[in-house]
Amino acid sequence: MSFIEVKGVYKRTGSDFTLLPVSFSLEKLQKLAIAGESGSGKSTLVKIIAGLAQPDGGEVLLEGVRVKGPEEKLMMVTPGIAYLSQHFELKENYWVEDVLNYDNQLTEASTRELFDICRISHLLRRKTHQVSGGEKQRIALARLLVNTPRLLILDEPYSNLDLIHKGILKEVVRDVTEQLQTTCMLVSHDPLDILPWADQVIVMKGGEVMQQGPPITIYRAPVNAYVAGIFGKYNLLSPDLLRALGVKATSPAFVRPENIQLASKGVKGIIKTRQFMGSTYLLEVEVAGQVVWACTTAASHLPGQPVHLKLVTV
Ligand SMILES: Nc1ncnc2c1ncn2[C@@H]1O[C@H](COP(=O)(O)OP(=O)(O)OP(=O)(O)O)[C@@H](O)[C@H]1O
Repeated sequence: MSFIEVKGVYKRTGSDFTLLPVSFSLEKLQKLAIAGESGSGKSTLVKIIAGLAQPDGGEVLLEGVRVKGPEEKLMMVTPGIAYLSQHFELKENYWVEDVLNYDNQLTEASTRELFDICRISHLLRRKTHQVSGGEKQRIALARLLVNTPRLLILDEPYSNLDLIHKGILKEVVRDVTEQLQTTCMLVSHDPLDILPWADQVIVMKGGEVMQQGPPITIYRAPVNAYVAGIFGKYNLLSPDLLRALGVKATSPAFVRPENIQLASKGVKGIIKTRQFMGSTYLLEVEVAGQVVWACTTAASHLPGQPVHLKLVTV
């Protein structure tokens, strides 16, 4: 028996969207990220898993026990599952400490540990309107965690945060998983949230699971251009170009820009554009009428210059 089993859940929401049957399982402490464009059905799926939306069919089991939908229970909450939405609410003008201690069953020591993990111990003596958006979100998260959920679902938690608060929340999420032993699911659009964090990734489009697998497979071997594009720039190289780059190929293949680098000899091209990306430059290179995205760390390569390309594994 897996920790979570999602068995063929589907749902029609509105007149023109249907979440098609989704099935997967997740082991305890495995980290699952759900990615996909806006409107692809990510929230619909995680709300069904959280017991906050009623599926039209299929079922979700948490440690073998079926998660009831809202039409089957009196309270919205599902024991053992916490869901933090990007639209979370924290009542205005309350002491943070009071919000957190309401219905808190934890010991004093565990409470202190939780507040430290959530980086909110310094905020307890403030009112809820005297904290920033990022701090509010960590308070809302701690509020959910006082109920010691076994599964935490974070629905686009990073979407409204600046890089500093995003970094803090990422550390909090890591510590919640490791120190509180909470299994976590994350909904996000951003490859930088997903790739370094997840053990498993599900990519959705139009209510359908496009691909499911470990981040490295999804990133390096996407099943189609949509999945490739969700995780950043990509090349779809023709068999001819692949062969010129030294790869035996009979069909086109997806290759990331960092796998194509400049060399002293190899396939010839002309740099069309150059973008500074921070740690590298992204080059748009025209090769026999095709656009190829390549990477370099050298600042000396400028548009208009001829270059040679080689394929590398990174
Ligand atoms: N309660 C609802 N009633 C009617 N339609 C809904 C409802 N909830 C979602 N939808 C529709 O279902 C589709 C999927 O929405 P969902 O929120 O699951 O997508 P998403 O991938 O999470 O999008 P986003 O990234 O923008 O949050 C959308 O077309 C949305 O308009």
